[in-house]
Amino acid sequence: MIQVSGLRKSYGGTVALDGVDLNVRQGEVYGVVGQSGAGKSTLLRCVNLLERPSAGTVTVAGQDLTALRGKDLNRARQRIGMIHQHFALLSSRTVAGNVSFPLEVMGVPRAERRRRVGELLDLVGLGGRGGDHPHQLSGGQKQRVGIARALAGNPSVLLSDEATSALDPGTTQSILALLRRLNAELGLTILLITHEMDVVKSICDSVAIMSGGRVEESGPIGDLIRTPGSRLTREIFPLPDPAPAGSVTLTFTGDPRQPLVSEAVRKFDVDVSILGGSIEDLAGGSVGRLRVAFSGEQVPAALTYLRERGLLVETS
Ligand SMILES: Nc1ncnc2c1ncn2[C@@H]1O[C@H](COP(=O)(O)OP(=O)(O)OP(=O)(O)O)[C@@H](O)[C@H]1O
Repeated sequence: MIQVSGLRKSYGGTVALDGVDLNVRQGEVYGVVGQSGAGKSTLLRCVNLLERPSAGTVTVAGQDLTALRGKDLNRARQRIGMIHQHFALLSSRTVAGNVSFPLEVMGVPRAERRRRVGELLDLVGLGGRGGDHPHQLSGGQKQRVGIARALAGNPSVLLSDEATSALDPGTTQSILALLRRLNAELGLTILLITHEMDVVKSICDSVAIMSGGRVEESGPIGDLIRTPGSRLTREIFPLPDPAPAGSVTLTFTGDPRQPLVSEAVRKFDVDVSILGGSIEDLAGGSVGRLRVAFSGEQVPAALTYLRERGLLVETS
């Protein structure tokens, strides 16, 4: 749905994007994570051409946005909604007036606007609040208004610029749940940038990790978790790095109650000490990471047994 290819952006001598490729599939929630200055916001602004990239192409729903200008670009942009960290609401307008704004710009007639605004406010759980002003709302409610406004033009893609960074943890979860529901019910493709790994864990299907204007690794979370040395895995499951010599790090997906390690211990007569680990619920299911030290004559056979049962086994 979104293809970014060879994207570069420089501001004077500062290289913000240094050749970024991204492939966001239709209907997925795709997270871009990275530390401050990694280039995330620049990437998002280039995806809807708020900033024109120095080089590279951005294709959304089959249309090369970098080839468009003027009215054609504006029309294409209407199919891309955007939500912001600080909501960007007009304080002088009511909630309904904020949601109505893009419809006015599009020239939608008044009666149709009224119907659509009512529908959008119901969709985000703010039915009946259309007459309020932004200052009467909580942060989470303001973001719901931002989401309703972003959906006004029936976009196929929603871009989210740190949409939950200004919210407390409970409100963050409710906004993420709303985004997940909209993704499922409307088939909306969501590209979000965040510096919070919890956001990735909660709703992302795929992720790109950025650093210094480049993508370090990217792809579906399940694939990255199964890739040896994955930085995503290390960030989601922090364990002391580097791993102590002689230790083994096991990463497993699927039912965490399967007693694979104890089976290996019994079968191969090895001992095991647990050095650390945790289990996380990711969008695709449970994933666990365990660091252990095995001892005994048949350790190599035990490790082969675990590999054959689908565990990622990394030795140090
Ligand atoms: N308009 C601009 N003018 C000059 N330099 C810029 C501009 N926008 C971004 N940069 C620079 O580009 C680099 C990437 O910035 P960007 O804001 O995209 O990173 P980020 O990952 O979104 O960081 P943050 O989470 O802090 O917003 C930084 O070095 C930044 O200073």
